[in-house]
Amino acid sequence: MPRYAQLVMGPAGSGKSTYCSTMVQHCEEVLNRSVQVVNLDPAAEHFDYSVMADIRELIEVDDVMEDDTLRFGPNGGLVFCMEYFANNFDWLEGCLGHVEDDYILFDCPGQIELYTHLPVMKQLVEQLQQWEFRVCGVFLVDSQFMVESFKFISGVMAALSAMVSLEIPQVNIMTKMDLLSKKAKKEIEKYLDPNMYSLIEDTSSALKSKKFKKLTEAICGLIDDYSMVHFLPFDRSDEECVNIVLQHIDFAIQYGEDLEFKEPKESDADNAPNFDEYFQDKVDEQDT
Ligand SMILES: Nc1nc2c(ncn2[C@@H]2O[C@H](COP(=O)(O)OP(=O)(O)OP(=O)(O)O)[C@@H](O)[C@H]2O)c(=O)[nH]1
Ligand SMILES: [Mg+2]
Repeated sequence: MPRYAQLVMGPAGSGKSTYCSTMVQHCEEVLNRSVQVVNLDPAAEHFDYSVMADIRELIEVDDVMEDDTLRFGPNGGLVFCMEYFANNFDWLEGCLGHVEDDYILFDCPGQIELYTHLPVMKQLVEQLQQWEFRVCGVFLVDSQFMVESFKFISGVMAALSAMVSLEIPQVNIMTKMDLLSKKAKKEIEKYLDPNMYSLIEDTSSALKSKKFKKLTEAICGLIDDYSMVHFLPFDRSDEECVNIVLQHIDFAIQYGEDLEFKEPKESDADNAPNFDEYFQDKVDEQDT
């Protein structure tokens, strides 16, 4: 039986830890499903979910920074911790055990270089796959920063680079939708499933330099050629919205394909629309 994992990634403060705790709560309280979380951020201070494993038991950024021989700052310290982690995957194996059919969220750190060019996340994915995990990347970006096309393009590039370097299915999510005004929500709709060529038109009036304009066009063209980057809105206060995101991820890793098929409840069958009658009504309406 396979095991399932979500690798929750994204820039600093994009809402990764909040996403994990929202998902755990949703799965337990609404769906009656068991989901575990592993904290992979060696600089994490607090999070409001209970952890199955915590990288800080293996190594902590503060200890690395205080080490007189290493003398790292916060970012170098984090990279050192993640490389140390990659050399000690047996620690993670010990924590995860060999439970079949388990579903684990990995709450990753926010340093963007981990998803663009450092090898550690790719090594983690390969290791998880060896342990029979089906892994889905979940890339979070903060909707607050996505309301302008330039910021949006850079968010898309970050998501795309994680997608290309990890080579796993990836679901991109726009977080903190609950903070947007109605007007901003309407405005952001065009960014969820973006047409990069119309975005170029939006931005081109703001670009004075011809070379910069050409570069922007080339980047937008590249994103459009992949046509793989679109975003799902995530509003943690909206149960339906959380459910849709989870369904997309479950589908990407084929969660549930080995579970028993559930018969629809009787009451559902009673309430199911009778399509023949519906279409008959429509025909009647047209006739009159
Ligand atoms: N209103 C609202 N606030 C959110 C949401 N998600 C995150 N936040 C807030 O944004 C801040 C950062 O959220 P975190 O979940 O810690 O973000 P993170 O990506 O784990 O941050 P790092 O681990 O530091 O990279 C916190 O103050 C959260 O309360 C959301 O969906 N809605
Ligand atoms: Mg966090």
